[in-house]
Amino acid sequence: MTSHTLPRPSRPSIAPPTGPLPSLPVAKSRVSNVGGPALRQPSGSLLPARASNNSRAVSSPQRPTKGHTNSASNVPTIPTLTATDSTAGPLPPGKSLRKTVSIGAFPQPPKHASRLGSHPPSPLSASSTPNGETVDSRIAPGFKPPITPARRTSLKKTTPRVSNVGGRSLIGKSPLSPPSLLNGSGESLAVENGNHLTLPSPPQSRNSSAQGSYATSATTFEDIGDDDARSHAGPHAMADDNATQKDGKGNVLVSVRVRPDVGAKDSKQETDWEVSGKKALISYRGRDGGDHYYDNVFDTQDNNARVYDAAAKRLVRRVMEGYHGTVFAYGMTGTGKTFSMQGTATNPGVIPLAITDIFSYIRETPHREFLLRVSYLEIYNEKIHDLLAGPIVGPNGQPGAQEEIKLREDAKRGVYATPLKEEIVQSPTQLLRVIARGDNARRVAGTQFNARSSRSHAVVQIVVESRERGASGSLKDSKRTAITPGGVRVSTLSLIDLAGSEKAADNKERRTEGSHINKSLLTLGTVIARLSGDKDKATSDKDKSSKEKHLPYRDSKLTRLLQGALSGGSLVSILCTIQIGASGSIAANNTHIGETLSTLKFASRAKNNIVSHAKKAEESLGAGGDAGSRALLDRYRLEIQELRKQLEEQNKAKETQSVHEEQEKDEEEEKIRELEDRQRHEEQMLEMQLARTALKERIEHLNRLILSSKSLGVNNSRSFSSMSLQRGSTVSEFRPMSIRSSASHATLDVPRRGSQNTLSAVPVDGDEDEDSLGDNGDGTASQSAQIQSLQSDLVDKNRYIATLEKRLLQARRTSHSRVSMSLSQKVGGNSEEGGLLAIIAEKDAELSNLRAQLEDKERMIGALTSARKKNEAAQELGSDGSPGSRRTSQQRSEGTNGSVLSKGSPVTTSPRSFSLTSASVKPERNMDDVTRMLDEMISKQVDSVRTSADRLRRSSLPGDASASGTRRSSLRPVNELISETS
Ligand SMILES: Nc1ncnc2c1ncn2[C@@H]1O[C@H](COP(=O)(O)OP(=O)(O)OP(=O)(O)O)[C@@H](O)[C@H]1O
Repeated sequence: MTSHTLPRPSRPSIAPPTGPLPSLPVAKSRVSNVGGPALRQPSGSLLPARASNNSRAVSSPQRPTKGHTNSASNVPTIPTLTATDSTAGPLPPGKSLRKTVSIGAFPQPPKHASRLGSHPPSPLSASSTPNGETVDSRIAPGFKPPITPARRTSLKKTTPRVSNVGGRSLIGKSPLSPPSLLNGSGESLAVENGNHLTLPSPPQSRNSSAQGSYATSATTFEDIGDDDARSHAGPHAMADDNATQKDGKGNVLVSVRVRPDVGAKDSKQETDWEVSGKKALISYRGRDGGDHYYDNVFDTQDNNARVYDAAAKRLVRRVMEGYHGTVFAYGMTGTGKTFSMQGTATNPGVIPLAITDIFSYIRETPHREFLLRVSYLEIYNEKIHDLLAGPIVGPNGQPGAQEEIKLREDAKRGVYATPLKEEIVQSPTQLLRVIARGDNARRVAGTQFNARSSRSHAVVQIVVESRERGASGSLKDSKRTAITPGGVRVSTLSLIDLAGSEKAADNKERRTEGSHINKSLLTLGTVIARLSGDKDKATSDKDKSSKEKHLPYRDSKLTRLLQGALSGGSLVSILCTIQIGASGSIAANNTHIGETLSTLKFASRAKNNIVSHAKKAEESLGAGGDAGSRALLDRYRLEIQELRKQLEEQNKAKETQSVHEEQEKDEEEEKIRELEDRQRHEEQMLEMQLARTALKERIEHLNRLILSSKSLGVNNSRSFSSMSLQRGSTVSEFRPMSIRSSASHATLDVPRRGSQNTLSAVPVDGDEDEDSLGDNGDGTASQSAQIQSLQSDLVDKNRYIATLEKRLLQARRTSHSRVSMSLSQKVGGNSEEGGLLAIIAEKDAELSNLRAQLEDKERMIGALTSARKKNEAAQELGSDGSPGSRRTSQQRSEGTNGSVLSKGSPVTTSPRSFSLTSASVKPERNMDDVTRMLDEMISKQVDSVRTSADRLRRSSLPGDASASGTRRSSLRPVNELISETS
């Protein structure tokens, strides 16, 4: 015999778990040959073996992990296994390959994937990718795992075993036998020690039934990888292939597991039985006995990991690739169905191990994205219950009845239960937790054979949706382009723990349950038996419908639910559990044997009759159909797209809004600026207006003043002759005149009249009519009018002062606000502030000047009053008609004139030059002085106002040409005024 190096899927370094996963029991590391083709290598040929860290990590919150201790746990030491020499292999005989798993960890995607050089694709390593490529995802090229002593010590079994998956011995079989989806490519060759290889036999080599008949395990080929393998299989294999392709049976695995029974170990019953895992044979030598061959036979020594590897692992991977798969455990009550499916904390069963593999596959397949959802139902007394729905609370707080779950069928999904809660799961822990929750809700009760017997059929359904990631394939890119258009593939893994068949029940409830259980199991048996009857018939489409009619799927919920799997749409793995020998009465023993034989017959029928044409699920693009029928991944993709669109729209709206807000802000600022400008302009206009009004008033007043002086002079000159004129005139009738002309006129006119017409009462020119003042033409009237005028002048002055004060106040306020505004904006604002302060100071000075003038006026009024008194006294003296009185009159006239002049004199800026005793020429000069002084004063006023306005303009509009234009225009009235006054 030549030695072989078995290809072993290498589990690359196990990365630490992403989440806190509880540690889990370690499965025995082995390479199982699940129905794979026999592999025979030339002596010395080496195929890479699986890495020793081919570990299985299952995390379950309910199942504390206990790993098998192994000194070589962390060493990737996979022995090179030989198939020839039972003694000289690298593993000592009787040692099974065990290893310690890094608990809670999951395998990472392989770093290297290659074919095995010139070797044909190994059933162990060849794995069909979703794209149909055959890749070795586990073995690094040229990898030769060292064999370490530690590894050898980990081999446990003393009896060399061959797991004859497919019921065939490897001897004499080609290693390149055609693979099938489940047992064809033989991904997991079972190697229990170094002495034997467990390789799948060619289909025709297997023929087993309860009746001793021998059925052929056919093989179908669905993927390129398998086709590829087949092309290397030689003519014989190809011939087989042609036959089996038609048959399409290689997608069904039937395994039988024998439960250990310590109590009946040495009983006679046990000696009637022969269980050979190596031959995949169970023989019973008693009544109705015979040899029964299956795809796998697991003896009492085999643990759950071994069962999973051989019976379910490949199916699970196929489900991940897009096939539907169904695993169910069938057997008499208490024979280990639940034990096999669920397992224990230290010995996890098919369900937790499948979950581990599902997530391992996802990690190993970065080019696809997955979505997993799980549902869990039970069929109890022919009613379906949702095990994930949780307790239903009625309106009165009492537990309510669950909504009835019905089975429906559609072309896409086949038969399905609805309404059923489906939970989306993202981690093994989460998935295990969901299933554990369902387990707790499941109905169990004590029976004669099982203290905790499942009283219902329990169905875990894991729906796997997957889609190709972005075309670039790189993880980084695919993350970015996660939502690329592409078909979604939906496949379902159904893991079913059937209730146990039983013949005896000791109470009514159990009997009722039992009758339902038995009925459904009977229907299942009937369907499978009839499948056998149909298999020889031509299965044209016409016949197909008639065939479905007579297959009693609808007779029970169980068969209805399994319809898809049993009618060929799914890969199927059936695990039948039996127990050999049972302690108790002979009757019980006989019952037990009868049940066991019945189970074996069921298994044989299933193996022979069920034909699976399972195909990879089509990739649906999700565009058609109603939303409910679409794959969730599609729905999510659409939802994501929709949400993204909404987000983009919102972003756009936000951007537009912010632009609008900015515009509005700008507009608002512009408006504020305009408003400020307008306010400033109005302020200036007001100031100008005030200045103008004040000046006008001043001019009027001064006009009046001058005219009063003139009229005083006229009156004085006429004092001797005006008696006859009798012309009424009041101060208020004075016509406003040009200051200069009227002043000069008055200045020139009065003395002339005074000198030339001293005694003449005849007016010289018409002006006199206008200029004359006083009803009586006497000095008293004109003086009192003058006093009146001066008083009104005083009032004017006061008003003017008030106006100036108001302006001053405003100017101060404006300058304050401008200073505070410009302080923050401008450097060197101090000079401007200084300018404003200077204006204020100037205004103050102007004010005090005006006050001084006012005082002068008052003094003048006083002087005039005294002059009047003197006049009156003179009048009294002159009333006698004496020459003296004429002279006195003359003198009075002079005195009056003098008083006028003396009055005019204080109006000038120098009241100190005032003299009542001046000659008649003097008043003339004094009038000139008064006129000049008034001119000066007015021009000073005008200059002052102009300067103030200029300063204000400069201070309020620094560097703003357009605004300064506005200001300039606002100053125009002042200029006009200036020109007017000048
Ligand atoms: N292979 C095995 N190794 C060790 N113990 C086992 C094995 N199979 C079953 N058992 C034990 O036998 C008992 C019954 O097993 P289990 O409940 O799995 O039977 P079952 O077929 O599911 O029965 P039922 O149909 O009544 O639910 C359990 O205590 C279980 O631990």
